Amino acid sequence: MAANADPVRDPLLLDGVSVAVTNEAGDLAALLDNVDLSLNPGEWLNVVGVNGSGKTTLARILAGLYVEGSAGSLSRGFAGESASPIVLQRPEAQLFGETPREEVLFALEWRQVPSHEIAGRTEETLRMTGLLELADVRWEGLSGGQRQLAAVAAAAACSAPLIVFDEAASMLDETNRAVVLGLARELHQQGTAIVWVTQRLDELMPGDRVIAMADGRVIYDGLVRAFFYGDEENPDGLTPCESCGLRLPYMSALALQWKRAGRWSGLLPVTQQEWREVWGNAERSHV
Ligand SMILES: Nc1ncnc2c1ncn2[C@@H]1O[C@H](COP(=O)(O)OP(=O)(O)OP(=O)(O)O)[C@@H](O)[C@H]1O
Repeated sequence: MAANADPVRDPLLLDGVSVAVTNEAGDLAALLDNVDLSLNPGEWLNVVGVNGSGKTTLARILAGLYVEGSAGSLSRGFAGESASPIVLQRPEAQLFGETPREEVLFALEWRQVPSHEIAGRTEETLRMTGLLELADVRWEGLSGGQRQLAAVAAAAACSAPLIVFDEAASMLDETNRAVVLGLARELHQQGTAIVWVTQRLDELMPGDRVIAMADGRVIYDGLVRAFFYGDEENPDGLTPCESCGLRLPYMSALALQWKRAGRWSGLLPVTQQEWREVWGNAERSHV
């Protein structure tokens, strides 16, 4: 290692990472195919792609979990040598304790947080995730959304430099989805790097980085607005999102349709706020 190297600032790097497994027919199948990727400290990275494109396999590699059949080079950089917390789609698949408080306690103990810090950090994390009043309720007395919040709390408790959310909001109703996404955004604001795997493109923010997976390869790596709309000067070409076989959120698809039909020349919207502006302008000009 160079004398001035600082692992806390180094990116997490994947260089030519592939994952091959033998499928039921006895053939070799590539779950990941020669993936190069760099993730910086504190970055927010969305991972999208159709079913079976390799998102979960990539998420597990990024989290530092063992993945059978993997080859290539992985350098964990700022994320450190131990595995990063990962929040899965179904909380049942990852809860160890009997209550939210136990879940957070276990997470802190497992990460070897000094014992004199554990009570305070547990309290703080339960408060941040809105679980303080439910801290000692057993799982059977909590909703799916509340259990998922407990999984997020356990992931957040340890102040890890990277947290991976693998479709963590996909089983939740709109209210709980917004809460989980909001918590992830809050952790990101506090400096945590976040990998957010999702099939819901309306969860993406215009300035976010997004990678799109297809057949185990990264086929797009860039900003969300360009992913949705491609070259806005040439709206008739397939956008990267369309090329990946993903459907734009309804409002964005409508705006693109208007642009292609020559009925709209302004900014193509990504956020609700931008959409409200488009809608207001459209009404004023009777689109
Ligand atoms: N251990 C395994 N052995 C064989 N095939 C596997 C294994 N793990 C995953 N697969 C297959 O590899 C492909 C990629 O899986 P992966 O879960 O990474 O994709 P995904 O994009 O996350 O899919 P989804 O959106 O459906 O969760 C899928 O077709 C999956 O069925």
